[in-house]
Amino acid sequence: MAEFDPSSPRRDVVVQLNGVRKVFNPGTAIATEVLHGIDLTLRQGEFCAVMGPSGSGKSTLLNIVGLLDRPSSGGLAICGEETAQLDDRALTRLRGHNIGFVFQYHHLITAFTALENVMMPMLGAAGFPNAAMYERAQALMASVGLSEWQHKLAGNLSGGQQQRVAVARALAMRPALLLADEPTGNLDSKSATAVFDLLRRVNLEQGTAILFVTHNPALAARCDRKIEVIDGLLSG
Ligand SMILES: Nc1ncnc2c1ncn2[C@@H]1O[C@H](COP(=O)(O)OP(=O)(O)OP(=O)(O)O)[C@@H](O)[C@H]1O
Repeated sequence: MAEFDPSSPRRDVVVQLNGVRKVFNPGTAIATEVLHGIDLTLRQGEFCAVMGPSGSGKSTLLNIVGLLDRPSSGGLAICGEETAQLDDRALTRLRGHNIGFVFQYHHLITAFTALENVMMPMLGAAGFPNAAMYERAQALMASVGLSEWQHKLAGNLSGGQQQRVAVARALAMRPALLLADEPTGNLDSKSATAVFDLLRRVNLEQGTAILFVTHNPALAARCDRKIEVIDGLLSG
């Protein structure tokens, strides 16, 4: 196997999609082709807005990039690793090591504290709690500006605070890639700006590549780059 070489040009490509198509219910009367051949390169540290009309295929694209769904055809590599031949277990490992998710709904466990929620991915990976995990979760809560809320139940936080906890949880495993599917969609404009500012800071300070689905043109304009999904094809 090739030695790890951080200077290799492929290492800085976090997402590479080549001609990705997605057909739901293939071979049936209700077969629907949603993505028609997507090419996309996302490099380390790029913050890319994903826009496009409702139903155009943005979430389908993010689910494929996030290894939650498989393309019907075409190539997908995450951090230089081709995914086509990987089984579910290998995909889960690749996802766990490299990708964090933030969705429109926070998906926190509301009966757990904010800190416990942030510890969850680390606990899942290690299998048992330890002090380093606890300290990292505390540092993440501080970095999202919520130290004083860390021992509160997640269900008792405001929508904006819950989404910032969701960002902290997504960063727990130090992912190279953050997939954010309308993370500000349910928030008032002040909270939406706070969550966006947080993502921007993470991107600049840690070099995390971000795909950020949004219907908000003002936020998209603050990203490095904007792509548009229109009827299952990319423009921009
Ligand atoms: N599992 C599925 N089975 C069949 N069709 C699906 C499935 N998932 C999504 N679709 C269809 O794929 C199309 C694209 O959906 P998708 O959720 O990717 O759009 P979107 O651009 O994210 O929309 P929105 O902005 O409203 O969230 C829609 O027509 C949707 O009905």
